[in-house]
Amino acid sequence: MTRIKCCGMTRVEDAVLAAELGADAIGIVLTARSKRQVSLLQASAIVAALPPFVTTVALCMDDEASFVQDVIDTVRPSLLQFHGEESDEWCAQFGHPYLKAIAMGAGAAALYQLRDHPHAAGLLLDGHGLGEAGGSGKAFDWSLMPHGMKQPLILAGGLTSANVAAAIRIARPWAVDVSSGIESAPGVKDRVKVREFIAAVRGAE
Ligand SMILES: O=C(O)c1ccccc1NCC(=O)[C@H](O)[C@H](O)COP(=O)(O)O
Repeated sequence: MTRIKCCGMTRVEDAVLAAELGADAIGIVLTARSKRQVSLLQASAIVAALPPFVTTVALCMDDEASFVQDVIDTVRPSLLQFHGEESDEWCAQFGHPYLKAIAMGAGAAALYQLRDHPHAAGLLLDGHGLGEAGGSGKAFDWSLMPHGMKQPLILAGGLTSANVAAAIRIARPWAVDVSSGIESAPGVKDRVKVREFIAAVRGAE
């Protein structure tokens, strides 16, 4: 079964709804690089409102180590997600499980990065280019998704209810991640789009 991460939550009610509709993971963006940035307080409220067995993922992007430590201590997410140019050693210093985003904007040339993060709990292949923020709605060529890697691979970038079934068929990811494809405005999730996205993933299986 393809797992589903709904990312870029800024409102408690959106996160709770997505979990009720079947999302396996909820992403919260802490970095100032995002138009979906929430405060430590808002992020903690979202985490506290979610039921057990829903994974919470706190996103940072080339942030200071002290800030990342504050996120861990205050928000207490299940996982971190590093979305910038952080090295494996840098990400691993916190001793907290994390996903590492891989910027696939350069196409096949970007695949070299996959071997650089052995300590990551999973790799999130996203459509953005190196140095660019996520949540861009940009897709990459799904046929580039590698197979046979030890780490779970999460497909992200430009997914919507209209294209996610094709993406799953082509890329065969362990999980899919969506943000702008389920929004009515940045950080505001649309109930109908969330429902349709999750139904489309389930329908693809
Ligand atoms: O969502 C953001 O605003 C964001 C900003 C900076 C770093 C990462 C960010 N999001 C990361 C995600 O995991 C998104 O869900 C992923 O990029 C997919 O977004 P979308 O293409 O909009 O579905």
